[in-house]
Amino acid sequence: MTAPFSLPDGFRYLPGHFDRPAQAALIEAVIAATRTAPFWRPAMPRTGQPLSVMMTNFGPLGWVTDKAKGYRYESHHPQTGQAWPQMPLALLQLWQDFADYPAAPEACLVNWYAPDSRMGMHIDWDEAATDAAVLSVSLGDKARFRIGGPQRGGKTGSIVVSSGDVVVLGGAARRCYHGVDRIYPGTSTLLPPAAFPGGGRINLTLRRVNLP
Ligand SMILES: O=C(O)CCC(=O)C(=O)O
Ligand SMILES: [Fe+2]
Repeated sequence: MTAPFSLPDGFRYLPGHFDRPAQAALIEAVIAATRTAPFWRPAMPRTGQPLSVMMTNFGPLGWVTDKAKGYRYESHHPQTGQAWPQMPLALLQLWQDFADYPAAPEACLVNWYAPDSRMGMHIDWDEAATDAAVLSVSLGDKARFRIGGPQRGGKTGSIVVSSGDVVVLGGAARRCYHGVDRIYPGTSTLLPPAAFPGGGRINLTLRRVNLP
């Protein structure tokens, strides 16, 4: 018999942390941000294969990737050349409340998952501040979030995350593989179709990039 998967230390799940009005305010902030920082589809390093999700960012830094230069943080949008929009106060507050870190977050990656989008198992490695948690906010359709251990291919477990839920990847969990297996289309009415054709899910991840 194999042992059941046990969640890594530093993994926290806060279901329903943001109520519906707070979720709607965050989505409005994403929509406002896309006026100067439109969603774009980044490409994998070397192969140039497009990612399954569309992305944009809030904050002084944004996570980007392309064929030539690979994964990194940049202060400007790769297509418009404009600085990323400011992080919403509600996200700075979330960081204050749950990051347990003596400096502000520098980046908030915004992922837009279409109903058929996924995110392969990975560890977020591009931050020098490896001691800072990553805080993740789910908005829109439900998704199956998978978490494993520090080694690729190890045991994993999954939870279904819903709109308004927050996941904290701190401590050991910060260095654990995680990904999104699937989206459950049509399980939320939060995303306005005019701004998000086809619907789907928005995920926000708050990160400290540089050591304070
Ligand atoms: O969408 C999610 O819940 C996870 C996103 C993620 O792991 C990432 O952006 O690095
Ligand atoms: Fe991640």
